[in-house]
Amino acid sequence: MPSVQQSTRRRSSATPSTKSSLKSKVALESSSVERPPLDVCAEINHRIRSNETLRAPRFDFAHHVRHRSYVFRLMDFGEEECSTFLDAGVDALLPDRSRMASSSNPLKPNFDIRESKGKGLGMFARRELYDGEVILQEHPVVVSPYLIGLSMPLADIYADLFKRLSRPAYSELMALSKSSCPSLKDASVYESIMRANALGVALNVPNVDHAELAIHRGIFLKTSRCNHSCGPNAKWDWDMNTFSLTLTAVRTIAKGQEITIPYIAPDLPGAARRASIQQQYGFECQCYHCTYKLEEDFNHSDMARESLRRAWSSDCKLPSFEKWCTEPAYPDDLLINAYKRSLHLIEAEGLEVLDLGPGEHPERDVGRYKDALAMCYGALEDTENFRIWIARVRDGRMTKKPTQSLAFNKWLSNPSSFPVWGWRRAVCGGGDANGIHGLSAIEKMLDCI
Ligand SMILES: C[S@@+](CC[C@H](N)C(=O)[O-])C[C@H]1O[C@@H](n2cnc3c(N)ncnc32)[C@H](O)[C@@H]1O
Repeated sequence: MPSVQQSTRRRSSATPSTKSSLKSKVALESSSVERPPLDVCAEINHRIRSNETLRAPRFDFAHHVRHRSYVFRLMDFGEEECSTFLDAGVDALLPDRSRMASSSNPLKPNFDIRESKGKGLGMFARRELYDGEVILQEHPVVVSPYLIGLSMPLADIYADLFKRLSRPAYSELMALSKSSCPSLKDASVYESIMRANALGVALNVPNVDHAELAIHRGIFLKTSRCNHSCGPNAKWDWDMNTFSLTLTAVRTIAKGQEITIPYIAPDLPGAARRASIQQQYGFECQCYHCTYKLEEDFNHSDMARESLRRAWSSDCKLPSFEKWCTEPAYPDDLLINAYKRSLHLIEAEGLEVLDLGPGEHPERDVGRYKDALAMCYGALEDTENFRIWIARVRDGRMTKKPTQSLAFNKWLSNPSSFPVWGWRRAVCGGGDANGIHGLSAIEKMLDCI
């Protein structure tokens, strides 16, 4: 296995000066070209190549190891700090420090951290949170590669990574150990913290042969207190340009309700979800959807999720909004009935997190069903139903961009000003189809305003 050279002495974890420097780097390099054992390579290659998130079907661990050189770095974000251990090529591509501005959180947090029955600590809404409301933004406290191509024990690397933080940040990070993976009995406390709390964050990688995998492990001190649910009411998005995570409500969250995110794909059947949680995180899911009393409730939930998966799959035979607008042979209520059924299933199963805007799931061109229903009713010139659905769409975006409420109010008071108003009536009645493309989402209409 490649050996490791540490070119600089580690600094003491408590040295105050470590807080301020962006340039503090220590290199760890693979100095030998000796191959790792074949069985190790085969096992890792299989794991990485078959992982859909990593998107590395031709990954070769032996080459990966041979080309690695790592650097440690400590970043200062004012209130927050971040210790990174990255491939030197990835480190060089980190965004400009000025774009990684401090997170802009409200002075008064809109959540509390407290006991969550059977799950340790959890994050709870301090007041009602709206669908689409930003709950918090934060920088990671540590970031490291998903796969480290060095023969050093992981525990040593993580210990070094953690100990570069200032004492307060280090203590907060170590406090996460209480929630760490129970199944990782032989792992160090550092590995357990990484395993139980890290989220997958993508970083820019150099465009070269044997580049580092883009997905890395990032720990976020506040978001780490968010428990998993198979019907989560919040989502998190990572922005590699600002080097920060945003936690957002995906439906209304009542005051005092727990804020939850998905650790795994929530549309899988119950047994597969629980197995995946157990295998990846080592705990038994105690969420609402995994603790039904009756067998029939589990079956009902599985059938609903299967039905949604089918609606989102490429086998789904539903036409696009544009096609439906221009094709008289399709019934007027074709999309409306299908979208209402999916929306009903989404609400019943708490899967709003999967009903996101276009582009978030390119494989599903449906976008948000509420948007789609408002558009269908608008295209049919059905004033009453259009007003009902466009008001729901507006309410769901209320806190996102207040300036957009002008557009919604205009559409509500004068539906014929809605950009696709009467499109199906006009085009199917012999009108001109030009111009309909490009207006297939309310988001695009709002962008044009
Ligand atoms: C990222 S931490 C979440 C915060 C944690 N509860 C705490 O006290 O800090 C992940 C750990 O929380 C617990 N957890 C999260 N979601 C859970 C769920 N749905 N059911 C049971 N335990 C859960 C597990 O112990 C898991 O290892």
